Amino acid sequence: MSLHVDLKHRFRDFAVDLDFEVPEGITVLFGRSGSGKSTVIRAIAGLFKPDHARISLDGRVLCDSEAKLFLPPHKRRVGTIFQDARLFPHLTVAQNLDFGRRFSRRDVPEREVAQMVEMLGIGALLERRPDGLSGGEQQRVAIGRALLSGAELILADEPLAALDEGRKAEILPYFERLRDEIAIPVLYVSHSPAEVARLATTVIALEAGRVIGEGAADLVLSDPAVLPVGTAGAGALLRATVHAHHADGLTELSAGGAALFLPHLETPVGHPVRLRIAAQDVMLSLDRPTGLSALNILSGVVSQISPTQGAGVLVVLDTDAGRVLSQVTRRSVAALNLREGVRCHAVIKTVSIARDNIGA
Ligand SMILES: Nc1ncnc2c1ncn2[C@@H]1O[C@H](COP(=O)(O)OP(=O)(O)OP(=O)(O)O)[C@@H](O)[C@H]1O
Repeated sequence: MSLHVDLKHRFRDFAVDLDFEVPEGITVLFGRSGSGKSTVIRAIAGLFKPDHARISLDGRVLCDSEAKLFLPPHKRRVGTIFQDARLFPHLTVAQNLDFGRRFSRRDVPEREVAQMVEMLGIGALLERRPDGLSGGEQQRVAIGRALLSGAELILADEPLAALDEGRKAEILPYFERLRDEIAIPVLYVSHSPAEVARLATTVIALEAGRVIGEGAADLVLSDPAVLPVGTAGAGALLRATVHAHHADGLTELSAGGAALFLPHLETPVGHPVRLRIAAQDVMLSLDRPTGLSALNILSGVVSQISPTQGAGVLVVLDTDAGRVLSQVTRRSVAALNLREGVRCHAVIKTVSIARDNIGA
């Protein structure tokens, strides 16, 4: 199942011109405020008629301006999740789910509803009404309702933006399950680099209505041309597996054969984790440092050096664990004589890998 979007539209002061593919998994649309993310979501949902568009979902055409075909929103089989869950306030959770289920073009068996309820952890909420639920709980019900309605694509427009940090942490694992257990594409709008690193399988980066980067999340997120460089947003995504839990409270991860140590994680041995390592938390050294309290040292080769605003430079280092970014000063680059092809070491302080940035 995949979505194909070819879209051109001009508002008075703004134009979008893009062509991209959304595969299964979570594809994050990432870009500054005003780059066109919501416009793309609204075009796919059928909330406005674009000047030129061809949008198809696994070959099923939702919109084709040449052929003058424009399916109305309720015929698109697209589930939308916005900042506010938009549940029916007078219905219980069970009735809200049932509403979605009746929308489906096929009979959804009870067993499937029970599985969905279990996946989203909303079994204890079924008889409650939305106004008695937390924002995160409401969002989980909204996801369930969208999936039970037979949606073949989920559009999530900043679904966590209205939630506080605690509620975000509560709902992120459910989006991870959605990504890993349900074989439909999810197009997810976010501003948050940590959220992107944690959830995205694919990233599409937008700027001024155009795609400036597209592909596997770890590659796009470590591309200096795409990142909001010079901000706290720059950081790499590494994939690792849990290798061991040590008696001194540290968890050892293995990433491409390289070892990384973190404060204890609950994740069992053998399970995958994603790490986001902020560029500002990575120092560089030509020689492998010794006598240092930092436990995580990755050896690699400099593949790119990009200036950022002010005195900063972003160094891209290709290591066995994956691509790591380091934010250093121009002075350090000169002092170490760093150039493309130079071998050096990235030093990552154990504590700098924030728990919020760790996902399954
Ligand atoms: N109906 C409209 N009429 C005129 N201009 C519009 C309309 N809808 C959007 N725009 C303009 O298109 C641009 C992109 O808006 P859009 O909401 O798609 O951006 P965004 O990336 O989702 O931003 P944010 O992250 O702030 O939500 C903005 O400059 C906006 O003013």
